[in-house]
Amino acid sequence: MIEVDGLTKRYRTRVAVEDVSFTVPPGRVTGFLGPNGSGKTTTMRCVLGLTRPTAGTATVLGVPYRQLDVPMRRVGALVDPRARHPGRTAYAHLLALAQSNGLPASRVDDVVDLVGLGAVAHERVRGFSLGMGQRLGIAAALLGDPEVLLLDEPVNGLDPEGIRWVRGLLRDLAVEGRTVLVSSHLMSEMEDTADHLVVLGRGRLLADVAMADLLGRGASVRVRSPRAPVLAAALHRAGAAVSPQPDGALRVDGLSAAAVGDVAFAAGVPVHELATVTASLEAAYLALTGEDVEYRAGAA
Ligand SMILES: Nc1ncnc2c1ncn2[C@@H]1O[C@H](COP(=O)(O)OP(=O)(O)OP(=O)(O)O)[C@@H](O)[C@H]1O
Repeated sequence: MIEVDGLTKRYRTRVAVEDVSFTVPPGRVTGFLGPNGSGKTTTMRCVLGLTRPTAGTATVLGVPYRQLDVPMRRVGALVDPRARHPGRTAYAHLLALAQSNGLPASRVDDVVDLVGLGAVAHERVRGFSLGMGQRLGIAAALLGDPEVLLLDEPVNGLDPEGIRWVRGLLRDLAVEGRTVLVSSHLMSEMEDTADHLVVLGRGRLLADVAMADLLGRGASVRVRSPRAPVLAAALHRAGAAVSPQPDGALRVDGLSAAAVGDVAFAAGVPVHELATVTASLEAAYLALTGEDVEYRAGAA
């Protein structure tokens, strides 16, 4: 469980996070979404005790991170994948982490296998690609077999196979009952991965919503009738917004599919097609964050 309550972080001239509250429960993957600079990393750093909040609190497993006894056994994190000695091998890097946290060396072999770095474990980190570096960062996060995981943009630099692998890994970790918070600035990376979304924009909480609800929000109804103008007029009278589609169907907003069917029946109009059309996640995300994008291509 991660709990963020009234969290605010101000830098001298900048508000990075403002009065943000949300809870991340165990057993599901929570996606932490927001455009570049919206405050995701700052929030995660506050949860991990790496950044001191200006106001509010962030706790993990009921206490501030710094009060955990052997933090690595409780909480695994990927926040700054570059924070490692480039002259060390991947194996030596993980072994040093294990030893300084009282973890058995056998865990190093376990996580090296788990993340697929077996073939390069004894090579120096300096020569690692971005994707290999991400895998190493994920290995470090998993080293203590923690019950809570915070991963900041874990698929950054991974190829499609790597992205698929991370998705599967996150789902498995959640199914095991762990708490999984994973950030991204791309909705596409959250599709098929997150069960729930916490969305930030310019440091503020924009949404804390189940993935299914977000899809439902932008939903409309598609209806086709040989007497479309009569049906459209009846739907208007029922309070719906109706827009004719190029293929002759009507798009109806503001009524459920059942209500549209009832209106058609009452108007004595035959219906040849009736369906709920969910918005794409990308469209739902853009609708949420559109006003809150700080860095926009071409912006003055
Ligand atoms: N140490 C710092 N000093 C001053 N400003 C900072 C500092 N760290 C972050 N910020 C600012 O706070 C805001 C939020 O940054 P943060 O890195 O938390 O966003 P993010 O959502 O993780 O972005 P990205 O997706 O680009 O990683 C940004 O405007 C950033 O410039």
